[in-house]
Amino acid sequence: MYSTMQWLRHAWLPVLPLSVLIAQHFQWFDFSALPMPELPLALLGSAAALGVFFKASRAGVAALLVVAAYLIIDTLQWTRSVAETELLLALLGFNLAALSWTRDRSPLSGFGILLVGIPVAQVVALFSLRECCARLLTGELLTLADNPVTALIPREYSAADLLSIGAVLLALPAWVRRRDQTGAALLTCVLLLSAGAAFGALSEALPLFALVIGGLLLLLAVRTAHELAFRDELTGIPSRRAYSRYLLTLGRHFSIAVVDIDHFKKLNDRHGHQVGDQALRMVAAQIARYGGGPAFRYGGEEFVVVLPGRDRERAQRSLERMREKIAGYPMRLRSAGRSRRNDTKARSRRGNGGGKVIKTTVSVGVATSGEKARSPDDVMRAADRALYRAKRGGRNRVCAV
Ligand SMILES: Nc1nc2c(ncn2[C@@H]2O[C@H](COP(=O)(O)OP(=O)(O)OP(=O)(O)O)[C@@H](O)[C@H]2O)c(=O)[nH]1
Repeated sequence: MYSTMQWLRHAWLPVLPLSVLIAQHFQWFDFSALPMPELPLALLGSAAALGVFFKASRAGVAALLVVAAYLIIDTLQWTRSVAETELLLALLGFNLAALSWTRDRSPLSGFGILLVGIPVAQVVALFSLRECCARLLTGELLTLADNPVTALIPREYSAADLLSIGAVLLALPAWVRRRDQTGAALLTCVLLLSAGAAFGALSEALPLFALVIGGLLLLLAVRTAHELAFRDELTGIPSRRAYSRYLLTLGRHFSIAVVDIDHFKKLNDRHGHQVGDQALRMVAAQIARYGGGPAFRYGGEEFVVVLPGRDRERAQRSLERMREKIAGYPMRLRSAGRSRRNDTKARSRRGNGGGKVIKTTVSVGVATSGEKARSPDDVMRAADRALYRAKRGGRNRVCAV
């Protein structure tokens, strides 16, 4: 189930361009005063470069495509009419939507080159055909039937309008299916281009749109780099490096809990590493949800929860609740026995896990800052000692010092 917090993690993507456009509209800040021709290109170029560094083909190629469209329309002025400009921008929106269905690879791989090659071929075809098929490419394709709804739409559909609608219809399910940040950013870009085209503002305000999309893609690239550095890949929660950074922000009063999965080696041996990974993801999600403070994967099957400003009793209460939630969570195995062993026993286990339900428990040691332990390191050492007691005391329990 996709939690509200995960949805909110993407909320900054549409909010960012919207706030720029609102600021421009109400003239709170005049973006036309910025060094316009260079700034969008600088943002887009940086986003493309980061996309290459971080093997993020979707953000990198998207930035390159917007750069190309911007150069063709604004710098080189190759398009001869507003209709041609609109068609090129609609094609850009459609390509961004198609990009959101692909997976991230290196933009310098064969796949990345193909992703750039297809739009290049489209542009070459567009410019080669414009002499003979201008009306077909940019002209009216379909006149809307006369009814109250279509009366609100002031003009007939053109190829650009159809492409814009198609782009939104293509990008939306890609994001709903994957619900990832890059998909959300590409959908935002597509919506921006389509809305700009629908209000007839896109071709005149192209530098502003390029600036907003450039800023969005650059932030996406920086965010991707940040996630790579500070998020644990397997569980999706912040990593040990994020924990070290977080400690720098701590005040004087805090509790630290060390959470360790019980008999995890046995679980791995019995059901295979894939099931072990599934258990790690489940436990991480429960700790992040019920731990009562920021949760981090410290390493292996060990997690840390920091409870800033809490006294020991309150910390213990929320950790006790978290422990109960984990112990009661029925984990349905997706596939069992992916162990590397290939004997008959191991082979017979493979594929038998689907549907089987197992439960796992955690032991927790918690310590609070005070006279004896002032620094996070001291508190962590005390929490480790408490964890040792919890393990020795029979596991599946919370011990405090
Ligand atoms: N599947 C999987 N296993 C991991 C990962 N990281 C560490 N492990 C395994 O975690 C196990 C840790 O086992 P131990 O430290 O012996 O602890 P334990 O079996 O949980 O025993 P107790 O802590 O005493 O209850 C080892 O078998 C590691 O291989 C991981 O990312 N995925």
